[in-house]
Amino acid sequence: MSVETAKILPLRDGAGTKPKIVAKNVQKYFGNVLAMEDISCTINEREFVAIIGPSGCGKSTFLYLIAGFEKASQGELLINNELVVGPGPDRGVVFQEFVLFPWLTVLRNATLGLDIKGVPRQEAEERARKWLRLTGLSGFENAYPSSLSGGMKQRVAIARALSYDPEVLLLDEPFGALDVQTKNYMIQDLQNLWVEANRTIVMITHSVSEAVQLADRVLILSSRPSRIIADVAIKLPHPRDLRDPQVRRYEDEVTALLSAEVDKAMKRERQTFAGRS
Ligand SMILES: Nc1ncnc2c1ncn2[C@@H]1O[C@H](COP(=O)(O)OP(=O)(O)OP(=O)(O)O)[C@@H](O)[C@H]1O
Repeated sequence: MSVETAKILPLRDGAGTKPKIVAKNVQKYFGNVLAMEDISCTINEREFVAIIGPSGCGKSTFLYLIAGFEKASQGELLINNELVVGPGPDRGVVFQEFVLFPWLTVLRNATLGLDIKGVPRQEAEERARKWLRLTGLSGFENAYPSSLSGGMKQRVAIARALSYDPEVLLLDEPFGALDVQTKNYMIQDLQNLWVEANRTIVMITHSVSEAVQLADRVLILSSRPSRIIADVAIKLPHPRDLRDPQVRRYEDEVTALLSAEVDKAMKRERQTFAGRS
């Protein structure tokens, strides 16, 4: 996003109190492997929630359950008080790998969901152009993905998800494939973009600093089979700077909670490995 765009954005008015996503005792098995033991939580409308946890604990599985790509083995997942039975236009998903079609221009990639939905060409382009502008891609509408940097490709993927006008934006490690510098720019951008988008956002991340910079709440998952072991509210205004001592205090708090869990997961893994050899 350009500096100019960032400046004119209004301040975010905070999360609402109406539940948007509700998980009730969600359990997930893959075959006979229990990936998720018992997840219950409520994510309110316009909240930005980050989900963090040891590797392989079930973060993506939880996101895919919300997206409707996976079905819960037990329990219920509700959006707007309705049971999730599959993917829907009310949810937009952005993956770690920039899923763009190389033979389509930036604009065509951004309008793809709208084209499938049957939105008239002109309206689809207007909607996509708005989000391309807000993600700093004005002037690149006719470029092809091969000519874009990783950060720009991810912006196209975010613009495409937002053009669809979803109520919920699901981000699966959106900065995972980016270099540190680009990632830092994207985090700043996302803080501003979120003000404009005013959507409920759920983001999976491995990075504590990303989580505390962006989220209203950080849900920390246990090692597999996952449970929520902590729900940390980050009560600081946006945009947040990692050098701010208050942000650092939250970073330390989440890191301490997560480290204990990662230690447990590592010990368990070593014991399993020792038992096999
Ligand atoms: N489709 C599947 N079939 C079988 N097992 C699966 C499937 N998807 C996930 N799993 C298993 O469920 C567990 C949770 O996986 P998931 O990818 O959700 O974890 P994660 O926390 O997102 O991992 P990472 O931090 O490495 O990205 C893992 O043990 C994984 O191997």
